[in-house]
Amino acid sequence: MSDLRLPEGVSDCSGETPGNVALNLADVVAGFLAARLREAPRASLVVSGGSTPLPFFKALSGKDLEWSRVDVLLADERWVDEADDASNTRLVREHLLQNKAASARFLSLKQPGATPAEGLDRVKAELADLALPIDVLILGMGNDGHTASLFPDAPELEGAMNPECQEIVAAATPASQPQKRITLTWPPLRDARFTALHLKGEDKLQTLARAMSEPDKVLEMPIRAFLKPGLQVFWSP
Ligand SMILES: O=C(O)[C@H](O)[C@@H](O)[C@H](O)[C@H](O)COP(=O)(O)O
Repeated sequence: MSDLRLPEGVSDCSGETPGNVALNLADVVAGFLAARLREAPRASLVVSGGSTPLPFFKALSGKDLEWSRVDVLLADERWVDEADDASNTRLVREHLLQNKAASARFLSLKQPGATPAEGLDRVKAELADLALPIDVLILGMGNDGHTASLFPDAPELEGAMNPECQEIVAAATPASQPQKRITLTWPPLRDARFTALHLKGEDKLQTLARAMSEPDKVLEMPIRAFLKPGLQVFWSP
């Protein structure tokens, strides 16, 4: 990761290429899920959308796990139908829930409702028997410092980032984004047993450096709230 010094306790799991990083991340995640399944009846995997995860999804989909005992869900979703190219649900169904991973249980953040706010109760019902804490969380990051759909310009951000927030999901309506969003809130994301930050490109490295420069201003760059001991950063050029 060039010469970027990560915060104390944050691991650098960078690689030479997006493909190598994806394969390594898939190995690490499969190992963690398998270990959890030896201790618990089910395991949970929360993934992010966007473009970075695709080779990781493909590599993970082929891993030999008891996928029928794995709950897969998104950390956030654009409030669009699956037919829409912007749908993260479609991305997960087409690239992760294939091959061996096809038997995983997918919990969808996109439920009927004209807006995320209207659909919130149905989403909460969908997540009602999701065992917390989350076992494995894969986060991405935008160059504005957002992660999941915790956007700096979302009016709902302060509530979703509140350590006392009792809701597992929240609507997000950042003016910077073309679609309304729904997102897991900070507390369930914060408490994940294993968190990986999956990044690609020099621009993301510069954004990470900017995030690290003022770690306490989390509402300006929500990714800052995750740069804590235990985080593993999987970056490639
Ligand atoms: O729905 C989304 O957009 C994602 O959940 C979001 O948080 C994503 O992880 C970042 O925007 C990075 O996206 P890229 O991988 O495309 O850079």
